[in-house]
Amino acid sequence: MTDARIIDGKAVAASVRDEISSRAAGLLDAQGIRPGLAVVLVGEDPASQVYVRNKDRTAEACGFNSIKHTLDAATPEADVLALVETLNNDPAVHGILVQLPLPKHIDESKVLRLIKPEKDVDGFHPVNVGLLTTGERDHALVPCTPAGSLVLLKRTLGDTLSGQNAVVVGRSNIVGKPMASLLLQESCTVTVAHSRTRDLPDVVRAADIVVAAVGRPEMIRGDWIKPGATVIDVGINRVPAPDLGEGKNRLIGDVAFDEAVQHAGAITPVPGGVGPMTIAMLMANTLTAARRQLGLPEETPLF
Ligand SMILES: NC(=O)C1=CN([C@@H]2O[C@H](COP(=O)(O)OP(=O)(O)OC[C@H]3O[C@@H](n4cnc5c(N)ncnc54)[C@H](OP(=O)(O)O)[C@@H]3O)[C@@H](O)[C@H]2O)C=CC1
Ligand SMILES: Nc1nc(=O)c2c([nH]1)NC[C@@H]1CN(c3ccc(C(=O)N[C@@H](CCC(=O)O)C(=O)O)cc3)C=[N+]21
Repeated sequence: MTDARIIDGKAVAASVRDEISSRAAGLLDAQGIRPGLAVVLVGEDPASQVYVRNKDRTAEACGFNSIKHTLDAATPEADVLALVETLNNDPAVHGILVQLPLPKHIDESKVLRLIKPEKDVDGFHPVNVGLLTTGERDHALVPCTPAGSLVLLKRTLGDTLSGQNAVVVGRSNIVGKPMASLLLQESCTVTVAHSRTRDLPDVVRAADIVVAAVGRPEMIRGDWIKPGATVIDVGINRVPAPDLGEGKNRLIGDVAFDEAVQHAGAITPVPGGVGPMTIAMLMANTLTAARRQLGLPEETPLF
């Protein structure tokens, strides 16, 4: 079989960012307002610092105001809640993202529930989760990683998702569950697999579409992939790469890429697949949030 088509997440993300930049320029012209994104980082997890810097840079590049709040790892929960409340009440802030995971002494769901749903650009608030699962996606803010994954699927497969067997491996609130909701809404036949799933290889073998969000490097093997299937690898795993030099790391996905590429019809790489899309969709959500807060009409959805 010929090798799979490689889905270029970097290129699609660049086109989404261009579209959002031009829409933001339009908003600035018409209303004199820039979308405002506030990112809250508690603690000094190096991977989180990289993502947060990336979000900050991309927001600036799209013509947004970006405000970064970096708090000490030992910050009391009450102080984090107070910051969220301040951002909720700041009319220049249209989107709030609290980087996860939070330190253990902070109740994650308490923080997420406090974010105003209309500023919840991660789409993690129960109001947005509810809108997504009841099929009112167009009134919700949809989690960025699943939204970005769906954009890649639609750009790859066109309007042919209906009726396809989709298997989502992973059931987190951030990726697996919202991904399953989106695919169900697209009329896929959706299976959600997790650590208690029996015969996972056979479950995956039935899939026309595989979304891997497990957090286990290269767990999904090539011979699990149905010939011609589309594979979206959400996993971001930092593993030691002594071949690059002492103490060096590299990023790899949850799918054994070199094997899967020989079976799949199309596959996302890591890096350069879903990751850049996540950040692009965060910009899209922030612009959507800003327009809604200003009472402006919805623009054409990106997916
Ligand atoms: N590209 C991007 O933008 C993003 C990438 N990620 C990456 O995606 C991956 C998943 O993230 P996230 O959803 O937050 O992770 P979580 O750890 O929250 O969830 C992992 C899921 O995988 C399941 N799982 C674990 N081991 C197995 C196994 N052996 N077989 C089958 N299922 C298993 C777990 O099952 P159970 O529920 O039973 O424990 C769980 O549902 C990570 O690599 C993360 O870094 C995450 C967010 C954004
Ligand atoms: N509240 C919250 N929202 C999130 O969306 C969120 C979060 N917390 N916590 C952590 C995860 C992870 N995540 C990524 C974003 C971008 C890349 C990304 O840009 N990846 C690049 C590579 C980046 C690199 O080189 O490190 C790529 O895959 O090509 C990866 C992962 C968002 N997350």
